[in-house]
Amino acid sequence: MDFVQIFQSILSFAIAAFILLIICSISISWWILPNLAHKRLRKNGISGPEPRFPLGNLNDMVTMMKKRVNNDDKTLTSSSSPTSTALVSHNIHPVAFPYFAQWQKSYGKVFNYWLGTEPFVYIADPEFLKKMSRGVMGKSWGKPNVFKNDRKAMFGKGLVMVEGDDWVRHRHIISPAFSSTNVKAMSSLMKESATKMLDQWAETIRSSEKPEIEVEKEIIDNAGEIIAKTSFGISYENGQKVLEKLREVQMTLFKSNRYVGVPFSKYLMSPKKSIEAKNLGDEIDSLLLTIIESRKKKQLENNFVDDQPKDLLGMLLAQDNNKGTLSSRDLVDECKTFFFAGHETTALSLTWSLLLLAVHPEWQDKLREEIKEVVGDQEIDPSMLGRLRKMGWVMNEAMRLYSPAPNVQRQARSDIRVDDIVIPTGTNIWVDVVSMHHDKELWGDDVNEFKPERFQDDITGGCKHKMGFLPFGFGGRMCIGRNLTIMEYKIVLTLILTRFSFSLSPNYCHSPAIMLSLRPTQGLPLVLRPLYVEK
Ligand code: HEM
Repeated sequence: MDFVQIFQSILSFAIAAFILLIICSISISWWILPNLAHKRLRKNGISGPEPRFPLGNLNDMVTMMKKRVNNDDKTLTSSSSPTSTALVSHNIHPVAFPYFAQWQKSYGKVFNYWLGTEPFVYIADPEFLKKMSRGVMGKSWGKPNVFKNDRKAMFGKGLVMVEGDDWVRHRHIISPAFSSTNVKAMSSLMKESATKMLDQWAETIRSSEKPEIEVEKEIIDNAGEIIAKTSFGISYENGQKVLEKLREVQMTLFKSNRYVGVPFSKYLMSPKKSIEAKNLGDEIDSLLLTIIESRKKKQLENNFVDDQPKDLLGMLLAQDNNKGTLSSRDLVDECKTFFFAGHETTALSLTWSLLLLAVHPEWQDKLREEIKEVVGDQEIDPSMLGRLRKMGWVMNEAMRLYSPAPNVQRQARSDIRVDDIVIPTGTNIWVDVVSMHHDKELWGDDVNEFKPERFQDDITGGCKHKMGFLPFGFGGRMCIGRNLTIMEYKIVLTLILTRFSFSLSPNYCHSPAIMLSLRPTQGLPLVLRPLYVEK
């Protein structure tokens, strides 16, 4: 055997060993380790549907979803007029999550299921959630790596995704920017954008024969504009471009067919869309970086005199930070996070409220009366919002029935003990908020009825368990933007209710489904009538 042959044999052996090593590590990390975790959960008493490699339970989920859609097609869409309350059923859990509703029947409110090669513990029991959260500090909860990767273009390492000591630092620095004084300073931006939208509605109604408007899209666009203005400003150089690109990235992710949890699925199922989203994400990062760097430069030139615009970015830059500072890269991710965590959720709380008010005109009247008492002929301002109490009940009830954030996810970064059960490190956790918000055992027999008055004397709406109502999450990681949202909700809804009365269009099809968040899949067409003659 000459030297070349020996070298070739060694090389072939090395390549074969390398391939074997890759196969072994893939099997260990994708199958053996998760499988061991699954077995451990089972031994601990958390059972669930049998997973199959590499899709886990995804196939069952898709099948049950298809079956549900077919059934709906025969029932919901055959109605000639869905405008009556009877035809708009709020019992949405089996519609939005048919698989969870089905599995609950077999395995109870806590069980184990798999997204691809990722094991999840499903929780719809607030007592279990309470016990589980008790010993876990906000900083000890992780966010599932699988979602971090999937939504990288949207959140990067922003507050929603960051963990551990980094999360503590980010939350500490960002919280003051959301103080009520700062948030109040943003109210005029909200009024300005909402008034522009309503002027257009009035114009559309005036100039067309059919006074019908598809309000879901309008409200989402409006909320996008508001959040971009309040986060990083869009009247400055590149601001508008960032807003357009952020919308594009959302649409791209939204349209791509993603089997989250299945190895390489992003690139196998929708390679083009995944690459498009990544490229858009890079473009947004570089545009935001230019905005941030130019604001920092100006700040330096002005010797740190507080001349920053009064948006969230301005407040983070102007802060006297004995708490520490965020790097430009961190700020890029936070601006994206505010946009994605803040605009669709707020828009959906408004959209679902409009649906509920359209089928309950008596509540439109009650809210108009309240607005008349509190706001009168003046312009609405933040000091009045606390007195719009009934509107607060309606907001809570809408978020109970149609929670814009339908679930909360975690990943255990250490073993978590709940009574005799141990949830092993690395297990993902899926808290089904929609299920808890629609649980008869927690809310009573009228659980699926629209009754805002249940929030009259109780901030958890009479729910039998404090952790059964979680529209803004729970514990230390509760939503940082809730003051901002409540203000935007009350301002926009007040402006709508003072200008229009509305009912559901006969073209409306009630079909709530999860598309990242809980949305009316066929939009929300409303028939609007101006309450006074617009000049
Ligand atoms: C109706 C409107 C909103 C709803 C329903 C909502 C819901 C939630 C929920 C459920 C969480 C907890 C997520 C978790 O624990 O994993 C959360 C966290 C968060 N929200 Fe909101 N949100 C809304 C509006 C906003 C707005 C307007 C902003 C910002 C401008 C915002 C920014 C955030 C951020 C940054 C977090 C992460 C907090 C942390 O982990 O420390 N949200 N939100």
